[in-house]
Amino acid sequence: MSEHTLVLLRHGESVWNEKNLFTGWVDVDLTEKGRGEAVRGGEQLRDAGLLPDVVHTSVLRRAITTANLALDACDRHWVPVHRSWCLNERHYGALQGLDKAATREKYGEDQFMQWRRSFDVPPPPIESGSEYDQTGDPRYAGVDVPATECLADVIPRMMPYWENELQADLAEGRTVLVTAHGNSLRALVKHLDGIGDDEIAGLNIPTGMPLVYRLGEDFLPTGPGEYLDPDAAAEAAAAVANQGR
Ligand SMILES: O=C(O)[C@@H](CO)OP(=O)(O)O
Repeated sequence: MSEHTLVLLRHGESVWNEKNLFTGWVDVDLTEKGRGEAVRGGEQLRDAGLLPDVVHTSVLRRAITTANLALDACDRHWVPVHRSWCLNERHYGALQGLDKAATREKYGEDQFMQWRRSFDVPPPPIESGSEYDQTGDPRYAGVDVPATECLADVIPRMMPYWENELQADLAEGRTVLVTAHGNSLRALVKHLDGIGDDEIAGLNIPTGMPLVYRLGEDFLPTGPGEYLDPDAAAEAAAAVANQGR
């Protein structure tokens, strides 16, 4: 029997998604299309009767704004909010700010896809003090800001947050909304769906589409995660997979 309800929501399209640039920890805004996606995500939650009691976001603007717009659309703008860098996108190292198609062209398909989707191959580290380095940003005071991250590096920050913060809210009977990023959510979905290190390369999370998990007492899913609009989600996930082509 399902005990807990968890909703995962990747932010809406960002300005750098639109431009096809590697983003990572760079704090870019949503596009108008992305704002519309966030509103639609909230309307879908409202229509499905899945009203969040609490929201957790990363500390990046695209996730924060998406949460605000989605919660406003389902009249839940007033729920408690928690923010953590642990939900941030993976740090994309020296690739942050680079064009995806040009990177693929320069380094070839295999290297490009290893950096994008392999479990344990991190992109080259960002140079300290360079334009898109986040060291010194006050929101990361006390945080050991990474110079790059592969998906395997996201898990040790995501899993404690899942076990200590998200499960604590779920245990209180709250419907929990997590508004985060393509790759930080891939780390959580990998755990929830028990996806292997090799198979995870095939998982792509679309922007602005609520993904709902019903969890048992043990905080494991009682069935697969379900998008509220599965056809649109499958199409949008395929578009994410094809970025850079
Ligand atoms: O650039 C990024 O930060 C991510 C998400 O937008 O891209 P990708 O899907 O290539 O991992």
